[in-house]
Amino acid sequence: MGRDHDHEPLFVSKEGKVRVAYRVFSATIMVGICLIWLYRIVQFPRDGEEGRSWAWIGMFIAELWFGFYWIITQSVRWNVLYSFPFKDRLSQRYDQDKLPDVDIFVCTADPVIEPPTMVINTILSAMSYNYPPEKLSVYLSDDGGSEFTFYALLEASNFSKYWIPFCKKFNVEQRNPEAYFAHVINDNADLSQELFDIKKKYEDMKNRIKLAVTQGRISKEIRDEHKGFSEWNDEVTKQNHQSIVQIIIDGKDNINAVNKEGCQLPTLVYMAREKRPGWPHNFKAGAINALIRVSSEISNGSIILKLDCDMYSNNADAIREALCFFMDEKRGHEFAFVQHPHWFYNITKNDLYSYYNHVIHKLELAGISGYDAALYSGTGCFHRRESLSGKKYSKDYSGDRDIETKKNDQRSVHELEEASKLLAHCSYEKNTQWGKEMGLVYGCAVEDFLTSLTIQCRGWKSIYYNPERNAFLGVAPITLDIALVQQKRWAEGLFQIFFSKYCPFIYGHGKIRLGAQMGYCVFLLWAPMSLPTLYYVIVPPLCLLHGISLFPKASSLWFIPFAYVFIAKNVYSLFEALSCGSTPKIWWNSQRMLIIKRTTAFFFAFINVIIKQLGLSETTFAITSKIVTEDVSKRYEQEIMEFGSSSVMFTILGTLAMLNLFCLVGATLKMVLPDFGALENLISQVFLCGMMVLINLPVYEAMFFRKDNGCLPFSIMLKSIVLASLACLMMP
Ligand SMILES: O=c1ccn([C@@H]2O[C@H](COP(=O)(O)OP(=O)(O)O[C@H]3O[C@H](CO)[C@@H](O)[C@H](O)[C@H]3O)[C@@H](O)[C@H]2O)c(=O)[nH]1
Ligand SMILES: [Mn+2]
Repeated sequence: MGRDHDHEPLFVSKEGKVRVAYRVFSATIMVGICLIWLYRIVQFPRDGEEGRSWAWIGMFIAELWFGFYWIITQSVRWNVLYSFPFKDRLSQRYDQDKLPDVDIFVCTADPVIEPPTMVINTILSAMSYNYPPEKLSVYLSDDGGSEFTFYALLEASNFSKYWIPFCKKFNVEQRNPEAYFAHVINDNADLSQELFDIKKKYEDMKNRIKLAVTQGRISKEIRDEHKGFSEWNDEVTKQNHQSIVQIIIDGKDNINAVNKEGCQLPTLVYMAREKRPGWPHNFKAGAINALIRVSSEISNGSIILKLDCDMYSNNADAIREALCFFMDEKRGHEFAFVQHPHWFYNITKNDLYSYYNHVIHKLELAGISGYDAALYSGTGCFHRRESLSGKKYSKDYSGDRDIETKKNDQRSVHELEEASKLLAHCSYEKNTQWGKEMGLVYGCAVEDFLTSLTIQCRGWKSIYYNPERNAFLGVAPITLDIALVQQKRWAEGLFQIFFSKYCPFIYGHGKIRLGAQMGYCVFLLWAPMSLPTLYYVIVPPLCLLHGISLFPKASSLWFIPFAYVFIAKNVYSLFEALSCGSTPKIWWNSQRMLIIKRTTAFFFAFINVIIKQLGLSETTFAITSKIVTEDVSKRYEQEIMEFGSSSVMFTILGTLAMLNLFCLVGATLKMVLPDFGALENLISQVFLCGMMVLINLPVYEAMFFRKDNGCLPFSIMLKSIVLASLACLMMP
């Protein structure tokens, strides 16, 4: 490991390109914002304008709020840093046997909405990394406690004996079989026969799993083949079962754990932690903590990769790249984790629901990394095991010397399984630091951000890495309903952190940099941003309808800051999106989603946090569904927004859309009346209202013109019209 002659770092970090120009530009916006605030103060409505002055105060509060949030969002644009590893240097400097053991955790929670075939595709992609298999262990945590998932994993372990050598022989880039077979172009004569064979094996396996699932039982022949099935008897349910740990492939076994070419296979373990009624299981965080303990017994890899069951590995070299950060001689020991962005493979061309959010993933998250405080976001993240054990970072620390390798462990598979089961008992964590100081932190639906903050406050640094070839790809929701439920859970969990003792400004004070504290708040404050947004899409249109002006006249000098801030901010936002790889259409969709999210999901999240603060409800976790019907996915391909359900969120959405339409049309008609406010006074409101109408075009379409199953239900249309009309009439 020629330390002395290798001075070249294993990674470099580079500043974002337009830093200085951006700082100047953002200063001009700040001036504009201050002038807007000043306008609200000096131009306060005179006495006798009762209704107008209340609306005015609201505008002022909303603008203060928008302004402060804008200041917060500057933190992640101020200091953008991109990092690049050199995996060839790593290979030159470290022999195979000097590389650390790596444990990969995959978690699943429900065999119906997270189909076993999808889960094992993720597992197979993780098993076939370009990494010494004897140093690799893959763990599946099954919170669904399902024998179908277990069966699928057994099938995957068999299939891996063919799949891994196939991938390595043909240097397959895409190691998720489903994705590979869907896209493979066969231009290699050598490949033909083997491709045919392996594809057939895969299809057969898939059919066997499908058959078992549709029959709703595992046949006797299959059950007899593996002793593991004996764990499932009539009493086992998802919420009530003993702990199950099965080492399906024991990587230390050089005789049985080999693929068809005689090469070693990685270790493969199935775990369903014990669940008992009355014992909180702490959702994903609980599952990961159980895995941390179980894996420490079996393989104890010093690096842990965490994956959701729907997020597969898309780059066989990702482990080596991540190691460049951890093993860099100068700075590597400082890093607790390396987070990759969440990219998705099922995004349509114009990213209808704004999941492939380029600005968040290419800019904002890299922006926080600029303060050495990249956010851990649950999946696609490599962790240093030590940083999850509650240990504080200290300057003297110089790598994972203390991690005990399990290579020479002489215990049998059975002994290991029995020892591990104890660690997965639901009472194991009682009176321990698990969920507080150790492992992932409990009590929040976004355990990832919270854990990330606590790790950084213990002195560790973290890094964000977005490689050219995406390292991981997941599944994004494909209906608005599912998307909004997910966004609500996030916004709620995030805001809950802000409200708790973990508020970054307090908890992080003196421990992480101010930029990082603000960077966290860009996300933690999603939920309260719903209030000024709702105000802005309700009050100015209503005032417009009644001829009440809330903005300066177009001919006034005060008009300039408003126009400047609005135009400059939006033009810049478009420019930013384009420079991150978006198209104008994607940007437009993202603006629509932003309004939709803020006025519905984030608003409910806000309300829920307040209710929780009052002690009226507890943390829940609605698992995001990963399945849809053919009908729905066809519309998704065509980028037709999917409503279809009568969620209250849609009532709000519909009401706001109708309200803006009524106000715009009403005001336009009234413009001809002599005593109505002049267009010059109302131009800003006409513009705002017009923008809302444009943004909401798909909503009107779903309400009035579409006949498919994804349209807005009649009841929602009715409620929206009634509510919007009432609002228009109620205002004096
Ligand atoms: O009780 C539970 C609930 C969930 N999960 C697993 O957690 C993962 C994430 O759940 P999902 O329903 O897909 O939530 P998402 O909103 O897609 O998850 C995002 O947001 C979470 C925080 O809210 C992060 O933990 C995730 O990594 C991130 O992908 C999935 O693999 C689930 O199987 C469990 O293991 N046990
Ligand atoms: Mn998910």
